[in-house]
Amino acid sequence: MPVIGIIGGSGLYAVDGLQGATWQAHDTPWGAPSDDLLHGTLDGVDMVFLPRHGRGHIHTPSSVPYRANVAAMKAAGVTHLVSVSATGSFRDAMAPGDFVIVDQFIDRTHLRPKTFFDTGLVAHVSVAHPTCPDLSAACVRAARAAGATVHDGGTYLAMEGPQFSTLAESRLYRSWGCDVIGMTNMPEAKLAREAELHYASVAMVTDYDSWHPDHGQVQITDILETLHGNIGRAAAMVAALPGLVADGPCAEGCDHALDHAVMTAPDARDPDLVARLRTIAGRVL
Ligand SMILES: CSC[C@H]1O[C@H](OP(=O)(O)O)[C@H](O)[C@@H]1O
Ligand SMILES: Nc1ncnc2[nH]cnc12
Repeated sequence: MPVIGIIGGSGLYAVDGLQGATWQAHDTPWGAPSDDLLHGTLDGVDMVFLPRHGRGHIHTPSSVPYRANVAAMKAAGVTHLVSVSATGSFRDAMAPGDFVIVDQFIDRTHLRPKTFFDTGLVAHVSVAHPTCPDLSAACVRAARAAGATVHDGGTYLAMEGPQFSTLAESRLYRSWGCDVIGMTNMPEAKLAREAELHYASVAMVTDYDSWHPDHGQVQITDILETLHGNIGRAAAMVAALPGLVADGPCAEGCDHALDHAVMTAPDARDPDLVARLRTIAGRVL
């Protein structure tokens, strides 16, 4: 059976309807996650929810403990991790209120640890295709079932923030072919791949960033208004996932991402680091 993890972004701080729901504290070798994890079941499938910024929105995009969040999900038995995020749009056709199931990223973040590995245990995983195609397809179906307008595929520009982009940056990212912009899906997606989790990203469009001649610059009040309008559809999408997520291997091989990835010779490995990485990489160590 799959275990579905949901990382809820801005505006999504809990999921309703989980049976036996309990908030439980977790700790990891990378510290505590953003908040306790909400454990429960939906339609007989185990689910674990984590508010990315913490309840009450405590963490900035740069201070979110991405490694602890992914490690806590992995330790909780999560196999399939779905990110839900607020994003700006670079496309007329991707309008506020729409959902984009992201399949590519450009990572412009620079203040965040990006790997579980370190001196004494080096590994290089591929992120050429950073999201799980099977889990993404399930998200497309779930979001459509929830009544959302869904775009299947899109490139997410991950910026450091917390300020929004300048007009010149917004135009540049648009010229690069990016579709949406946010501050949090990196390094989360890279870490999920290292942890051999199936990862999908559901981007809820909240604004047109600052490039659009017919729309003013992005304002948090407009974002919150769109988010509030979207929360019901996000919740309905989450509720539809248990019937659509299949267990087992996927077309991308997410659950075997560490095959052939570790470079460090067995006798040169740092034993403390090997012990810290047991939950993440124990399968290949
Ligand atoms: C509320 S607008 C800016 C904020 O919202 C997004 O967060 P998340 O990806 O967790 O939904 C964006 O990345 C910024 O962190
Ligand atoms: N325009 C934008 N830029 C970065 N993150 C966002 N989150 C929501 N809208 C955003």
